[in-house]
Amino acid sequence: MTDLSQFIAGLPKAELHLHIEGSLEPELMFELAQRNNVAIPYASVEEVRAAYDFSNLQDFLDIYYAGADVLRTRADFHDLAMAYFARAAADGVVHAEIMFDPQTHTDRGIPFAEVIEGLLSAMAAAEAEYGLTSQLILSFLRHLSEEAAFATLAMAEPWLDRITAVGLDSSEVGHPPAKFARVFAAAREKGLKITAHAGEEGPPAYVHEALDLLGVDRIDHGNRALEDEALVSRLAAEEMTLTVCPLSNLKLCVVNDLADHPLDRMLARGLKATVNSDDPAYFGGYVADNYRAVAQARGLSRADLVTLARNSFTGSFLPAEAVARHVERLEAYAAG
Ligand SMILES: Nc1ncnc2[nH]cnc12
Ligand SMILES: [Zn+2]
Repeated sequence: MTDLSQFIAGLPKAELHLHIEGSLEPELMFELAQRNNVAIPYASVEEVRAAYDFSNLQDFLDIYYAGADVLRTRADFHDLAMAYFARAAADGVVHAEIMFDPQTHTDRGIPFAEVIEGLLSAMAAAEAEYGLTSQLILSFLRHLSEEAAFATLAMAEPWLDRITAVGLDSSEVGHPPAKFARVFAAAREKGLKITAHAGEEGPPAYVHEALDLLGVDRIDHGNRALEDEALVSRLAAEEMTLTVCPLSNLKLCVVNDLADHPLDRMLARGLKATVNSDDPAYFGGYVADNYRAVAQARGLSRADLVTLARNSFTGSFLPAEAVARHVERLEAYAAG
């Protein structure tokens, strides 16, 4: 390992943009297919990996939703999340805010309780085993209706004390934040934090809507905000955290080359950017790989990497005392 690679692995960091279903590695997909007697359209792990060649978000989503079909029981969700936490801990992640897509499962007849109880038991186990804390973000699928999102929020009612935030993901273009303004207002009323994917493929107007109509506490991706100068100034002034995902951006053709990735321009414009893995099993790397790839492609300094890690704590949904504790440890690490 190079010095920089080692520095990145040891850098204490939070991961704020991770779809737990997107951490399903092909090996586990095969294991769960066998365990649950589910047919999958691949003959080998190599064949699965070869299928992960996407030209846009929808290409990926079609394969990602199909892959999730092997997840059937509480034990499956537990094993899925534990595999992620082990990788994250090895990457220096000390806190993770993980998204899950209940509708991907409840629409297949998997009870909400099976999904969330499996995830919650893994979260407790990860804290015991690795000292890694985590929080849950319930994400609504934006290609489905407002009514379906309301039904999902209602299903979550018995677990609301164990859910930190709601999010908005899936096919962005054609499904603007405005479609879900009332659901997010209801979620906020229930004390939940708010995040939403915006400006990944969708226009800057969707980022404006996420701010104005959803009242987001942070923005997932936000790349296309850079096309709107006034919006950039507003995001900077509001110290809005952006959960940026470099390898995802490359695999989904949001950028053509990592050498063109806007991460350092975001920092230079005063934006609170963070680095995250999104769907690491599909995009070729976990969070430290994302730091490494973008650091190399854009020539980031150690100071930039520390800023990104600091932003991951200040942009988290942790209470202020916990943020201060994490930042203090980070500064001590940075000082060597
Ligand atoms: N990058 C992404 N954008 C939108 N929806 C997603 N679901 C999982 N990953 C996603
Ligand atoms: Zn995402």
